[in-house]
Amino acid sequence: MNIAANGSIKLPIIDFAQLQGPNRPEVLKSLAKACEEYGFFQAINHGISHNVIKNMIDVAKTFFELPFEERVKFMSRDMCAPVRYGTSFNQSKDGVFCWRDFLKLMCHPDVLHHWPSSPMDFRKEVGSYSKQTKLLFLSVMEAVLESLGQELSTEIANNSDILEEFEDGSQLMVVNCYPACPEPDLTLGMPPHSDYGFLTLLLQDEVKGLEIQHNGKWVTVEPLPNSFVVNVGDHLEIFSNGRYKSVLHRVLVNDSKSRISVASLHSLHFERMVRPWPKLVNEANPRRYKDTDFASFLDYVSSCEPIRKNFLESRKLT
Ligand SMILES: O=C(O)CCC(=O)C(=O)O
Ligand SMILES: [Fe+2]
Repeated sequence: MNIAANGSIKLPIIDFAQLQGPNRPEVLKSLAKACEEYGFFQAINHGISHNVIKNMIDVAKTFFELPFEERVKFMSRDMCAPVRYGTSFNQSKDGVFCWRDFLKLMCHPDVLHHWPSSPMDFRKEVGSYSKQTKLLFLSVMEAVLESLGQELSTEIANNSDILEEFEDGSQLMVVNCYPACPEPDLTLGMPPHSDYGFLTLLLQDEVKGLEIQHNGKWVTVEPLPNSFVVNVGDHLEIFSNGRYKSVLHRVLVNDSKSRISVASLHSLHFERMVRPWPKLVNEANPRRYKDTDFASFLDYVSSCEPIRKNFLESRKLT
């Protein structure tokens, strides 16, 4: 068992340097197992430099320390706004507020001029971080597709068409700040939820707080310096026809340290339909989810609280 007495979990580690070498088939098997059993893994030797990571965390901290008048300029109820600052989970819907400030940034090249220009190096540092995480996402996604197709014939398992679509896919960065909280037991940093995209690449600073649900229990993910926590999102659960699971996670706060995390959510282009990969659907394994697009997700979250896995549940074929 990978759970320590203090309730923390050792997530499976995927070494990206190994993935590029002769051990690729074995690493792909571990990747498949991690996505099936945990919905989460930690990526190490991923190729993103320590500096890029450090500068991202530093500039995020500085942004959240700006005077409120500066930050409030980016407050918006429009879920499609290229930049959105807010508090809680969804401040216009939440019955109970969460102890969190967030900044959501769409990363399409056409919208970068909407990003905050203060602090001065914000666009430069966040720009290079987002480009590098996109490249990392593409190599993780390539491995995920290969892991899903490992039992298929080489011809069927060719993934170049779908990989091209991911190059032009969506990327949303969610920069989270959880200030130290005087009453940490009375609130959460983020309620239990699953992420909507294919994969989320999460960077957390050295303060713990992230918990995932594993075998019905909440377990803490210990921060591992310079690694990324990667998790399966709803779209990958649909695409894999239920083989890889998007797992519930939440964030706890503490009374002494503030915490920063940066979640980079990746999917197909916002206008594309997500559906079970036809290669994985057959008589023995019939389609288990409806076609899903981003517009139906937005309709759903604007009509009710998007907590737990409600949205995904609504996409299941029974
Ligand atoms: O702060 C964290 O560790 C998790 C953040 C998260 O789950 C999210 O932004 O979707
Ligand atoms: Fe999340």
